[in-house]
Amino acid sequence: MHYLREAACKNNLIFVRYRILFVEKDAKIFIAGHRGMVGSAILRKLSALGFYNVLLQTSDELDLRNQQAVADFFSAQKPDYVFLAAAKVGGILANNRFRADFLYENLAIQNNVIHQSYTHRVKKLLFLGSSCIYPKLAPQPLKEEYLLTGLLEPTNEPYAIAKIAGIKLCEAYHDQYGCNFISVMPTNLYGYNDNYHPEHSHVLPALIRRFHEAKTADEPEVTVWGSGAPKREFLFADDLADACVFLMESYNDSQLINIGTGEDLSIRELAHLIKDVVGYKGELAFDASKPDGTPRKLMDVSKLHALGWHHATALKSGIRLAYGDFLARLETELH
Ligand SMILES: NC(=O)C1=CN([C@@H]2O[C@H](COP(=O)(O)OP(=O)(O)OC[C@H]3O[C@@H](n4cnc5c(N)ncnc54)[C@H](OP(=O)(O)O)[C@@H]3O)[C@@H](O)[C@H]2O)C=CC1
Ligand SMILES: C[C@H]1O[C@H](OP(=O)(O)OP(=O)(O)OC[C@H]2O[C@@H](n3cnc4c(=O)[nH]c(N)nc43)[C@H](O)[C@@H]2O)[C@@H](O)[C@@H](O)C1=O
Repeated sequence: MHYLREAACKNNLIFVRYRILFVEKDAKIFIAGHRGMVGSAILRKLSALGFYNVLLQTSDELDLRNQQAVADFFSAQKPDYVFLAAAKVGGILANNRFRADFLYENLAIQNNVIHQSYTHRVKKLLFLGSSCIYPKLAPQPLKEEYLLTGLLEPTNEPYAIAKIAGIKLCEAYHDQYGCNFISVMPTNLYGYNDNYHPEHSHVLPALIRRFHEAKTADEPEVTVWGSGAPKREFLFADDLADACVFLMESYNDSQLINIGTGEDLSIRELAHLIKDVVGYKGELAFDASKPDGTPRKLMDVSKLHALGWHHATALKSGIRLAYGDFLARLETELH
C-alpha cells in the first residue's frame, strides 16, 4: 500500500493514514541520475509530494566519475539528502560485454558521491544495490543476510562487485562516522523511461521492443534469449520510487533492505505475457547460445512488508504502461 497515496500536505506535515511525517519541504535533495528510469521516477514522486528544492545534473553537466567535479558540486550546493540513482546499468549481455566499464564507472560514481556526502555532512543518502549481486545459487527467496555467502553470477560479476562495494562503503561510513547512509536492494525493474537498446537492455524492455517490431514487420517468429527457464521478479519503477521515498523517510538502519514484489515468473511466461500485451501473433523461438544468467533471484520482502510498504502495480498492468511509454517515445527518441 503506498503509504503516501492519500497523503495530504499542510504546514509542512504529511498526514498519512498511519503516521505523521515531519519533512522539510525546502530540504535540498540531490537526485543523482534523474534522467534515468529510477531517477526520473523518484523525481516524479518528490514533485507530487511538493518537494521543490531538488538538485538535478545531467552527466554532461556533472560527470560523477570526476572526483574534483563532484567535490566542487557538493561544496557549492551542500545537499541535505541524496538519492544515488546514477550508475552504468544494462542487461546480461551488456554486463558481460563491458566488464571493465561496469566495474570502473560504478566504483568511481559511488565512491565520489558517497564520500562527498560524508565530507559535506549530507543528512541522509540512499544507495541502490541490485538483486543480481546475491550469490548465484543462494537459497530462495533471497534474504538480506545471504549477501557474500557464495559465488556470484559470472556474467555480471564486475557490476555486482561494484554494487557490493557501494553497500559496504555506506555501512563503513555509518560505522566509523555515524553517517545515515542506507542501502536498498531492488529486484529487476521496468517502467517509464526504460532502456530499449536492442542488445544492451534488460529482458522486459527488450522483448517489448522485439515483439512490437515483429508485429509491425509481420515477422513469423520472435527469438527469446536463453532457455526461457530462468525465473525473474519485476517491480514497476514508480513503485520502487515510492519505496525509496518511504525508506528515506522512515528507515535508518545501515543494514540493506530488499525491495520487490515477492512474486516471480519464468522468462518463457514473461515472453507470453508481453506477446499478449503487444498483440503479436507469431511463434516464439529460444536461442540457447545466449546466457541464462542466474537461475532465480526472488526477493524475500518480509522486512519491507513489516515496515508497512507493499508494491501497487501488477505485472500485466505495468507492462501495458511500459508499452504505452515505448510507443510514445518511438516517434521521438527510440531508433
Ligand atoms: N534497471 C534495473 O532493472 C535495476 C536498476 N537498479 C539500480 O537503479 C539505479 C538506476 O538504474 P536505472 O534507472 O535503470 O538506470 P538508467 O540507465 O536508466 O539511468 C542511469 C542514470 O545514471 C546516470 N549516469 C550514468 N553515468 C553517469 C556519470 N558518469 N555521471 C553522471 N550521471 C551518470 C545517467 O545520466 P544521464 O542520463 O544524464 O546520462 C542516467 O540518468 C542504478 O543504481 C541501478 O544499479 C537496481 C536493480 C534493477
Ligand atoms: C537487473 C539486474 O539483473 C541483471 O541480470 P538479469 O536479470 O539476468 O538481466 P536480463 O534482464 O538481461 O536477463 C534476464 C533473463 O532474460 C533472458 N532474456 C531473454 N531474452 C532477452 C533479451 O532479449 N534481452 C535480455 N537482456 N535478456 C533476455 C536472459 O537470457 C536472462 O536469462 C543484471 O544484468 C543487472 O543489470 C542487474 O542489476
